[in-house]
Order: sequence, then C-alpha cells, then structure tokens
Amino acid sequence: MTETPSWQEAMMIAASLGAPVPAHPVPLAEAIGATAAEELRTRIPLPHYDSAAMDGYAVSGPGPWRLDPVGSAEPTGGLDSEPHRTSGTRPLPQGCARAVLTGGLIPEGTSSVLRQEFADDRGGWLHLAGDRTDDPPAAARGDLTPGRHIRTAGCEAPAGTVMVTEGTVLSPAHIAYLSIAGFDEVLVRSRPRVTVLTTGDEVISRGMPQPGQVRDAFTPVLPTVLGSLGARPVQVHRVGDDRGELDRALDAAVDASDLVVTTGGTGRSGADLVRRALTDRGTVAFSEVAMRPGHPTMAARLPSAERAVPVVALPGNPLAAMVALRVVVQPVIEAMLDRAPRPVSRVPTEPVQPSRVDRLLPGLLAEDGLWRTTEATGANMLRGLAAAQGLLVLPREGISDGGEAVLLDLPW
Ligand SMILES: Nc1nc2c(c(=O)[nH]1)N[C@H]1C(S)=C(S)[C@@H](COP(=O)(O)OP(=O)(O)OC[C@H]3O[C@@H](n4cnc5c(N)ncnc54)[C@H](O)[C@@H]3O)O[C@H]1N2
Ligand code: MOO
Repeated sequence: MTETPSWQEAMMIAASLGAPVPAHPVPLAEAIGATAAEELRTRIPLPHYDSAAMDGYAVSGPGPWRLDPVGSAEPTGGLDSEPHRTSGTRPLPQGCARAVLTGGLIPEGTSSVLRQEFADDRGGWLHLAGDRTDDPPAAARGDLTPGRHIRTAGCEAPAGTVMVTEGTVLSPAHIAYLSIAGFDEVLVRSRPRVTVLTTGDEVISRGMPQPGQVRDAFTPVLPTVLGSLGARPVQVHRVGDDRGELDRALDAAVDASDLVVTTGGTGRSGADLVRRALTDRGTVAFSEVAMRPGHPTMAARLPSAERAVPVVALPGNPLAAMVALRVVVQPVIEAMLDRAPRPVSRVPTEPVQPSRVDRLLPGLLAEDGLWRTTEATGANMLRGLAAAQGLLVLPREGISDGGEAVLLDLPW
C-alpha cells in the first residue's frame, strides 16, 4: 500500500488499476461517444476524384466555348440520371464547355469551372456573362483562372492520412469524417461494466427526509455520470449497514463487473464497514488521498473467480464523493477504455492562503476574469457544486497574487 498519495498520485494509481477492456466492431452511427480501439487512416484520397466546387460549366480554354451535351446539368429532363458521374465520363475537347454540378466529375481537359451565373448560353455557344457589352465582371473573368472551382482529388487528405488515433473519443465530426471516407464500422472499446453499491441505513430514496435521515444524492445521478464517462452501469444496489450483506454484495458485484464503486462507510468508526471489508478482503492501493474533501477515498482490488476487480470506495459526504469520482473513478474508466487522461487547465485566480492539504473545491469564473470558489463548499454540501463550472485546485502552499490554479473539468 502506498503512503497517502497526493490527488495527482491518486489519479495515476487509479489509472494503473484499470486494464483495457475488450474491443468490438460497431456500425458508425452507434460509435458516437465510444472510444476507438484502432488507428484509422484514409483508404482513398479525400475527395477521391476531381470535382466541381460550383454548379456551372467545365470549360477548356479561353472561350467562347461550344457546348458539349454530355452530362446534362438538368437531370429533371430525364436525359441523365447520374449527372454527377457522367459529366466526367469522356474528355472535354479544347474550346468546349460541358455542364457540371457541384460535386460532379471534372472531365479530362478542363481548365476551370465557370459558375452558372457568369455563363451566357447563346444557342449552343457559351459566352462569359457581360460579353455583349465587352465588359464581363472581374469575378466572371476570375472563374477562368486555371484550376478555379475545381476540388482536386486528395486536396483534403491523401490516402493513408491518420483520421483517428487509438483511444480517440469519437465525436459526431469523427463519425461524419469516417463515413465520407467509406468506413461502415469501427472497432471500439466495450463499455466497462460498473456496479454501484450505496451504503447508509439513514439514506432514503423518496419523500421528505426526517431528522436523522438523508435523501440519496448518488443513486439518481451516478449511473448517468458513469455512463457519460464511458462506462456501462449494470446495477445500483442499496446495501444495509451489515458486514455479511456488504460482503455478499461485493462478491456478486466483482463477479458481474469490471469496476465496483461504493459510497459511504469509508470513515474510521465501527460503523464504517466498507473500509473494513476492503482492508480485510482486498489488496488496497491507497486508503486515503491527501486532499479535502474526499480524504477517506479508498482504491483496492478484490479477487473474483478469474480476476482482481478494481473497487473505488467514495466517501458518503456528497461533495467529497463527487470530487473523488473525478479524481479516482474517472482515471480508472479512462484506463479501461485506453483513453488519454483528460487534460487539466490552469486558470487565473485570486491569492489563496496556504492550508494543511490541497483543496479541490467547486469553482466559478467571475466577471473580473478570475476563478473563485463558490459559496457552500462543505464536504456534505451540494449548493456550491450545483453552481460550479469546474473543480478548482487550491494547493496547500497557497497561490500568490496574479497566480493560477489547476482546474479539473466536471464529469458532466
Ligand atoms: N471520526 C471521524 N469521523 C469522520 C472522519 C474521520 O476521519 N474520523 N472523516 C470525515 C470525512 S472527511 C468524511 S468525507 C466522512 C466519510 O464518511 P463515510 O464515507 O464513512 O460515509 P458515511 O459516514 O456513511 O456518511 C457520511 C455522511 O454522508 C451522508 N451520506 C451517505 N450516503 C449518502 C447518500 N447516498 N446521499 C446523501 N448523503 C449520504 C451520511 O448521511 C453522512 O451524513 O466522514 C467524516 N467523519
Ligand atoms: O475528506 Mo471529507 O471528504 O473532507 O469530507
């Protein structure tokens, strides 16, 4: 077991507990938000053929041009059902023009594409608009610059360009990009299965709490938050404050999951069963973290039939649990998905006095451009977190005037 790690060390130890989960192929539309388990490169140049960037005419030479009927730009006439393709099926002779649509094939021999609005069709001969007055607009003349309005094959990316690296979280933009490049499926990491066990006989799930009771802050949110981190919550169980019941719940959870997250029972009183159970039955990676709130957070591995499953024990105090979720649970899931850890940013803040331990508190960007902690940031409180835009790290050595603080993004 490590001596009390700092929050940064706890992040690294947590990441070392999560081995990558298996990968499987999924159709593109199902891959948004998933993690790529392979590097993908363009198999074709993008775009994959020379095409027109405007509706108009492929022209060859300075004009006027004899109109060539191949690849009519008016498919509604019923003459040509594939105008994008047929515009390029045979070469364009010198001195000729042929109708092309945006995205249509450029025929061999084309010098540029003349936009429809700058073209004047006079009975089989095409002229630059304005030719009659011998004064075509400069923009129309510009369309005759060689290569104008032609998207050359590969101008976006040559074949073999890296599109997605292993570990990329696939955004809608990645999926659209892969679709354009002809992919139908992508290999992604399976979502790690997570079981949540909440403890605390005083915790109730409905109605107005009486003194000595508390409404459950975790069950309504942890499945969604864990889901947005990339995991698949399989079960959320309430466990009574009874060691036998807790041991049975832990056994079932490690058998059914890749990760187990518990809440509460991490203190050092006789009632704090989770700490005792993990200490007795598991291999503890750390039993506390040098931060406030979230100090009593534990990470361990518990043996199942074939493997050792990581277990993270979050404190019962709601803000402490949310901070520990960001610092400890998120890196385990990222490691299981083989994702790079989320980068942390540095933000300007007010001076901060030194303190006994690093504090990770709900923070907000104020109108003066400085980040400040919110009101109501006690370990048991949620008011500050509900108003927060991130977790501000106030280091124990303090922050001097004009200094910066590390900001961790919230996992939602
Ligand atoms: N003698 C000591 N007491 C405490 C210590 C300590 O070191 N020695 N540490 C304090 C710190 S720091 C924290 S954090 C908490 C850790 O608490 P536990 O993980 O043991 O959690 P519980 O005792 O079960 O609950 C603490 C608090 O949180 C409420 N709670 C629990 N579950 C929920 C839930 N699902 N939704 C909302 N609130 C919940 C519970 O009712 C308690 O009020 O211990 C300090 N004490
Ligand atoms: O460490 Mo406790 O988590 O401050 O409230």
